[in-house]
Amino acid sequence: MLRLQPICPIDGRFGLRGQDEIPLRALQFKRGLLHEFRKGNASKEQIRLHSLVQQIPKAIIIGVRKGGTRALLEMLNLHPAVVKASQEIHFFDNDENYAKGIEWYRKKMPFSYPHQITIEKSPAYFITEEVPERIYKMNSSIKLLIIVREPTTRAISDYTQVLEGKERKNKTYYKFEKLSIDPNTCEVNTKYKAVRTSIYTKHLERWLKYFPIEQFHIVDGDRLITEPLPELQLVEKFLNLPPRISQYNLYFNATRGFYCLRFNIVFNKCLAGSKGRIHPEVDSSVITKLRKFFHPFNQKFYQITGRTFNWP
Ligand SMILES: Nc1ncnc2c1ncn2[C@@H]1O[C@H](COP(=O)(O)OS(=O)(=O)O)[C@@H](OP(=O)(O)O)[C@H]1O
Repeated sequence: MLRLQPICPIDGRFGLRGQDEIPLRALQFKRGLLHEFRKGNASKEQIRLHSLVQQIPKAIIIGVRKGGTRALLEMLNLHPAVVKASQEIHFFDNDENYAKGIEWYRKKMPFSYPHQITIEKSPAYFITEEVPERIYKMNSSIKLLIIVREPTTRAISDYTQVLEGKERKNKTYYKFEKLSIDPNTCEVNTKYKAVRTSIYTKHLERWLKYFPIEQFHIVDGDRLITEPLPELQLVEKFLNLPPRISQYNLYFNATRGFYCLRFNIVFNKCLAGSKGRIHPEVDSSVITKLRKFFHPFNQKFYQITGRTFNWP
């Protein structure tokens, strides 16, 4: 049987101020223990002794698709008191999964210490009609994170993902211009999902029937790309977490063109290549039309959330 050296929580949390060693060792220990458990080398008793439990999320990144949800989750996971569900669970937006019940959902969560908080992200939650009520029924005081990007850029990013999927299957696909503009009226095609998803205020209004605005935190996805730390510090505050993520944990990788994550001197990682795709060039008149279309919805969004963005 493997001999495991526990790393003890300090003041109910891991880590020493400004040091990344302890949180990392704690994480490594936790992962190592689970790995050994799966291999049959660690007993259930050891798991129990170290008080590891699978917890229902206390916060969920509900969207927006292509807003930077993965980057946000991975970056928050740098915090020693946060554990992430690695996969998108799609519990609340998928009827089949939802029918499996809350215990099924909990069992999908990673093991964590009781003082830690679990976070999951499923970007489809934001736009799926049934989700707010379902989440409310589970926990009416849950914290909800929404990461948004300039709506036209987000729509193009959304299109780019679908286009890449088609190309992978050697299929042709319409141009973004054709999908986003109705050829009969020459107006913005609001039936096109990539456009609809970017009307943030419409979706948020549905959520507000269940949750007060104070339970939401809006993350600026464009700023998370260029200057992630201040955005993460705002989230730490919203989640009532002590500030632990530092500039040390984030370094700019010029080859990737994005910030990557540093856990310690030996362990760092960038997001997968499917994040940060090159967008196709889009006709400037279409961009202008879309920006004009989104403008009043954006104004409403700023008004409701109390967070203003410099979107054109
Ligand atoms: N650090 C870092 N590294 C890589 N990518 C980053 C990062 N921060 C934000 N982003 C942006 O995240 C965009 C993908 O958003 P999502 O993760 O929400 O996509 S998804 O809905 O889960 O498919 C993705 O959008 P595209 O650039 O359009 O591909 C990225 O721009």
